[in-house]
Amino acid sequence: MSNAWGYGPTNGPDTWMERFPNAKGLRQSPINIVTKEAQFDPSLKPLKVKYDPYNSRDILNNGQSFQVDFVDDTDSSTLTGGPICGTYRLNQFHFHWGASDDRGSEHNVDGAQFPCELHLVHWNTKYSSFREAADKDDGLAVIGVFLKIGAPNPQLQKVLDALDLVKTKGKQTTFSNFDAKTLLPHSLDYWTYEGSLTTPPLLESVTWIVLREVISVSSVQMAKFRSLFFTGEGEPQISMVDNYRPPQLLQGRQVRASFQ
Ligand SMILES: N=Nc1ccc(S(N)(=O)=O)cc1
Ligand SMILES: [Zn+2]
Repeated sequence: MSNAWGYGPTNGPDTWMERFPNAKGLRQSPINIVTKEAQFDPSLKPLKVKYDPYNSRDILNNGQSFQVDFVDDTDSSTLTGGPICGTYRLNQFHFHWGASDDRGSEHNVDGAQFPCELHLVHWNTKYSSFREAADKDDGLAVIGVFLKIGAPNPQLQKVLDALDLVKTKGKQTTFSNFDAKTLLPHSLDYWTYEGSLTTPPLLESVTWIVLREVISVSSVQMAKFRSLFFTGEGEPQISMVDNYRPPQLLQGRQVRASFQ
């Protein structure tokens, strides 16, 4: 079995540059967002999110996280406005989380980590597919949402209830009629910067849109995330935790804010 990339002591983020040279690139993600250095840009438009629950298709344990996949063959679930030009289609959403509530998010805010971070992944319809868009400078747009320990999140619970069916790598199950918009906070104020995928191949093709407002998650719900496994059925179990890349160098990039 090849030493596939992962988050363990021998295949984690510090080793990725060995096989994925993008790791040393100049627009890598995630980053630490220093709020006082994020400049308000009055030219930034409001985010326009239009998600159709009919497009949700399945939930998959891909061995690094779990993701909810969407049918993206029409413009029925899209992101427009904000810092992007044109129309981007929702392809999937997934999460990153820690082994304990003190860590887990990929982006940091003023040096602080959250226990979990949601990524809603969209691709630019000027290209024909996610795959074609994935290595273009303007190919992808990812909305990042921080989860903070508090009240149980009933919308998130619908996703967590499906995890019992995808405990191990490669497991997949139908997940229909889910409205991803119910995972977003009330305010769509955001920080934005040009970055990359946070997992190999670390392609520098992402316009990051990180929301300022958090959504809640309870500690019990966080334990549900941690009940998944990186490993496949019948293999020695390794809990799926700490599946986050630490912040990368800003390399002179400007982080803009949509709010004052
Ligand atoms: N291969 N597809 C990917 C999609 C999104 C991300 S992330 N974590 O940057 O949103 C990583 C990989
Ligand atoms: Zn992600």
